[in-house]
Amino acid sequence: MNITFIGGGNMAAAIIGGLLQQGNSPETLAVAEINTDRRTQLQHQFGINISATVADSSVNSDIYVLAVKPQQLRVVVTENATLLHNKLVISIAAGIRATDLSAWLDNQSYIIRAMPNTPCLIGKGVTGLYALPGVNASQKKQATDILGAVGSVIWCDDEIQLDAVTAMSGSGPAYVFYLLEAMQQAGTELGLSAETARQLSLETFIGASLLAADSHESFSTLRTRVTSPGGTTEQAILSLEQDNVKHALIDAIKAAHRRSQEIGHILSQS
Ligand SMILES: NC(=O)C1=CN([C@@H]2O[C@H](COP(=O)(O)OP(=O)(O)OC[C@H]3O[C@@H](n4cnc5c(N)ncnc54)[C@H](O)[C@@H]3O)[C@@H](O)[C@H]2O)C=CC1
Ligand SMILES: O=C(O)[C@@H]1CCC=N1
Repeated sequence: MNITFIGGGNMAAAIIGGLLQQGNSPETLAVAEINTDRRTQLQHQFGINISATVADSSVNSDIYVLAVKPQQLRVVVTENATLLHNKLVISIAAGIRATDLSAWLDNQSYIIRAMPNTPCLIGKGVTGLYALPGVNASQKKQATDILGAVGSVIWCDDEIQLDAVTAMSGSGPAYVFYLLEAMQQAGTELGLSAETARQLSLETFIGASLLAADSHESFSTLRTRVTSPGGTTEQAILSLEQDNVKHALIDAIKAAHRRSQEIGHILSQS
């Protein structure tokens, strides 16, 4: 199966890296990338087929992965409508609805919307997937294989859920990095070196995440186990509760969710 990526930025490179690591042959992969410097980088990094446009590509693909910014997607799709006709089209763009993509492609039914995240770069991503009803089982398996090359995949029954996936796991790595920044800063303010504070923050996140993944208990039960009555954690949690941090985080994810819906709405009208 030949796969062409349209847009060769961060996310495309992460998925291509995973596919190559899984043993896909470089000849089966192609990228259409508008930026000359980026094309040179991709050529050096992967040795796959690179062209400026899809029309210039020497590879005849069965599957196209749309990996440009949401604002660029409609133009890219309509410019390439003939080439994309009756091919499996997988879009990773935030917000853009599969139904709109289908409409831009003359009501084509083979459309899958995917929402990966940046840990795909190290094979630890998670991707939410949604397929239009016309997508068949073997095409769904192809999408599972492509995104499964860089992490785990979760299929959604309803496209509306993709906005929640975007707000949670698509944008989610940024929330984790934000918390890591705060922990590291606290460490340095308490007299640790930046390097030690970085290591303590990181290893605490990794250790706690692996512990939670290994456990059947709720996150709050695991938290309670750290929180000795009259101890140190209790004071930290009290301070977090007083500052309404949990609600601030929930509000933040809801803001990302609203933006995902908004992008879909605005770009549907434009
Ligand atoms: N960065 C992230 O964490 C995530 C991003 N996404 C989605 O993935 C998509 C790509 O995001 P990134 O890789 O981060 O962006 P990026 O900016 O790194 O990559 C986009 C690439 O598309 C190229 N491009 C623009 N117009 C083009 C055209 N007409 N033909 C060919 N190439 C063209 C650009 O030169 C650029 O290299 C976006 O739609 C975003 O919503 C999805 C999940 C996570
Ligand atoms: O911020 C964004 O719009 C993209 C989608 C999810 C992560 N990054």
